[in-house]
Amino acid sequence: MADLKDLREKIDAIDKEIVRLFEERMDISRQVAEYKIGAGRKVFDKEREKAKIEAVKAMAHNEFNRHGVEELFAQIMAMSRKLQYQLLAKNGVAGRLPFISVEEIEKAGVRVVFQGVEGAYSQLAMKQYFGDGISSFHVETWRDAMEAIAEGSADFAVLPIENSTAGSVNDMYDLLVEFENYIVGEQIIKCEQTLLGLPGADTAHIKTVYSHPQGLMQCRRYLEGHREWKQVPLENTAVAAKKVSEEKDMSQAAIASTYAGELFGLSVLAEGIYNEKANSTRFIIVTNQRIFREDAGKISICFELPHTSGSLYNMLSHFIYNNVNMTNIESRPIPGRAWEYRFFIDFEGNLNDGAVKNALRGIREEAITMKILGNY
Ligand SMILES: C=C(O[C@@H]1C=C(C(=O)O)C=C[C@H]1O)C(=O)O
Repeated sequence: MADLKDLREKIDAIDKEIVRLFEERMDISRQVAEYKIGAGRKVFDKEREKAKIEAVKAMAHNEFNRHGVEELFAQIMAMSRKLQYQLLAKNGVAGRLPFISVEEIEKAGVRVVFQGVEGAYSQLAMKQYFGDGISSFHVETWRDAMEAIAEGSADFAVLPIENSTAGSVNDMYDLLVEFENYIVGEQIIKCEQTLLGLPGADTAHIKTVYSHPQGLMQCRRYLEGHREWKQVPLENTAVAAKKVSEEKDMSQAAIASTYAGELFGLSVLAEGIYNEKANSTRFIIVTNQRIFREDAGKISICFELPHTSGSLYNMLSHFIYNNVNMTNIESRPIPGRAWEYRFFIDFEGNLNDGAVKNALRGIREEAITMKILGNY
């Protein structure tokens, strides 16, 4: 049997060769980048990479090695592309993004739309973000709010995107893809759900409780202690409070904010009924212009990927290579294409950062589609 020390010496010699060849290959890749800068060519050449993978696989002698060689060269070429993107950025051909930076998002005198009725958490978020010097109106659905800004009847919309207990507001992601509207800000609101009833009502006599499905979900543990209550989902927590106030039925209750309770003349029947103590909702501020605050520190994008193994891994490597810190990832099914997904990523940075531009350039070239949803 061969000696381990001898075997390792052989491996060391081979690795030295591999590193030498890797560096030689990367140097050629650098020259390819120079050519591409001159010729205005794209970095990523899908056909060439496909042919290359087939060619190197054919050189391997068994199935195990064919698979190994495929993975190895996919990585080598990904690194070769990243080097080229960096060189393009250095040469000032990183491309101009269709977003304009502004000092501040205009807040005074603007017109803002929110979904729901008076007393909705969205209204609270709006007040906290914009203050009182605005005019506002409300619409029935999130889609209506998106349409209002797309057509310009409102300057901004305030829409929920994520709740710390119930998770993401899925529909919002689909609407952000569908509409040419962009995120310019966010506002986090603590959702301190309370049980509201008519003045004089008592939990002992409640039969029905109304709220938004997320409101019911956020108070699931409390509601499990009252299984005899019928839970009725409505489009908004404030709609629930309004209904209880208007129908004047002592057996009805709503789960909504104290703010909605005050607005509709209801009494608090139980407080602190939500599952998590720090229950909050993140609202996004959306507009129809591609603008971002010059000190914005968070970017949201979405992309669709080819349905092949490793494609998400390769896409995410653009963040790692450019030292960009990812903070959130979500996936949503693509309508009409069963089992195919669109990915939504949040990461730290500003659209004026070189590293961010570089990562986005790589993703844009390699994904089927990519959309910048906003920098805020
Ligand atoms: C080096 C090139 O650029 C990219 C990298 C490749 C590689 O490293 O082999 C192949 C195709 C391109 O996606 C090239 O175009 O040849």
